[in-house]
Amino acid sequence: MPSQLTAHRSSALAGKVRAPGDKSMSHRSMIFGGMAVGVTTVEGLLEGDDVLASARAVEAFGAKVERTGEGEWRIEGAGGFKTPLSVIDCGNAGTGVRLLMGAAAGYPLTATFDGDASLRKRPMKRVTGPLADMGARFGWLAAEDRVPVALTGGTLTGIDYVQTVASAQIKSAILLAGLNAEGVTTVTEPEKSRDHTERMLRAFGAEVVVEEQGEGWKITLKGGQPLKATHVAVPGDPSSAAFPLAAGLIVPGSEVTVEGVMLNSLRTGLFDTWIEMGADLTIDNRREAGGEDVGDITARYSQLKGVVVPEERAASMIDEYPILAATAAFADGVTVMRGVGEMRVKESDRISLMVEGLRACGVQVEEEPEGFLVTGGPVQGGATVATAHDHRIAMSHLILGLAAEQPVSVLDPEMIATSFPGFVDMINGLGGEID
Ligand SMILES: O=C(O)C1=C[C@@H](OP(=O)(O)O)[C@@H](O)[C@H](O)C1
Ligand SMILES: C=C(OP(=O)(O)O)C(=O)O
Repeated sequence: MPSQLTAHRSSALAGKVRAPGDKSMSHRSMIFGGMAVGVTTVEGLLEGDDVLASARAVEAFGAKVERTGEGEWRIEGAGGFKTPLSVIDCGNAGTGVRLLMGAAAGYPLTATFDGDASLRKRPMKRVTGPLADMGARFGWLAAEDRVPVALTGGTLTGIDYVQTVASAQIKSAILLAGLNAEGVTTVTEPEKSRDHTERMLRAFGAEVVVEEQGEGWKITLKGGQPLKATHVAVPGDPSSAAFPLAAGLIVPGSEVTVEGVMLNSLRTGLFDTWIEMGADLTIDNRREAGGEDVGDITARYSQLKGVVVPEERAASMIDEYPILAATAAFADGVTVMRGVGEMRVKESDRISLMVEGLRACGVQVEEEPEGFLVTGGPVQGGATVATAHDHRIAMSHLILGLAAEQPVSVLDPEMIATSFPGFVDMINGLGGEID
């Protein structure tokens, strides 16, 4: 991939495309398959760099992993992890490193986890803290709260953990450790976060009890439950589908359909928000695939209007605020995005990167500690934007550039391959101009 990509003002985009496999479910299928006894088969796997790092990790932990076709993988789990011979390099993936630490913590092994420059800046105590309370030991090798970190796993005791942030990564790490802990593990979350771990653990034969608790859930599982290999069909990723759909909404005259998009309500907050903004977004052919609701989503060019995004919706669209902000730049009026402090601890500080990038493109933006406000209008563009190793910052600005007056360039676009390797070809195939 070149060292920068440029999006040019494009004429109407049109066509039907298929969303790449869901990244959250792809990581989980690899990790659970690696922990299970027997052969797990996966179809529709996202073959992005983040997931491939998880595949290499479970191989290093003792599973046999084989690609059998496009998006088709076979994972022969050893029924447990063993000490790997090399450092577990999770690349750019927060999901990969946090879930793998939880999974590995319950086995008698030692392992060192590391990642790229972006991952080395992200907080890890949110996961190592509760895992240490369960009995795992961690040693920071460079800086506290950051990878590289050394884990000594072993005999764990179940805990009753109350999360302060709605994070599926924290919840999942504790539940995976709980599978191999003595006694019962309970996780309570302040708000509902994506539930792919709970659903997929059941598909792998584990008993998981989920109860409503306040605005969130209380999830309970008993330790000593071996996972049984299964088949996983991964549906399309709504977080990736958001990019071609956004292009459809902001480039005049466009009509773009993305097929096979997962419609789990804990992932679709962006689509609800766009509809409130006046987007012509329709969902057809609703069906079930891989234990999830899926559908085909069509976005037609729409004059959007600014809205206040309800703060309680944040968890269901946390990765989508960058692309929401890009579309809000073309809306009439102000879009208010608050209660999204978690955006600051993703692959980059996504609030400040979006504020900088949009401002460089001539958009009026206001930054707050836990949010930002975008005032829409004609978007000038004509800027080169830093992306700080963040795929979603890169893709959001490229989509913006398709409808801006002047071209928009992004630096270091190679990170797009972590979640959406076919992004440029897909957008150009629909009639967009990115080079
Ligand atoms: O569990 C997951 O698959 C994910 C959870 C979210 O992170 P947090 O758990 O940190 O909110 C999300 O941002 C990430 O892209 C994927
Ligand atoms: C935050 C993201 O992923 P992760 O936390 O796995 O790096 C993302 O894909 O937007």
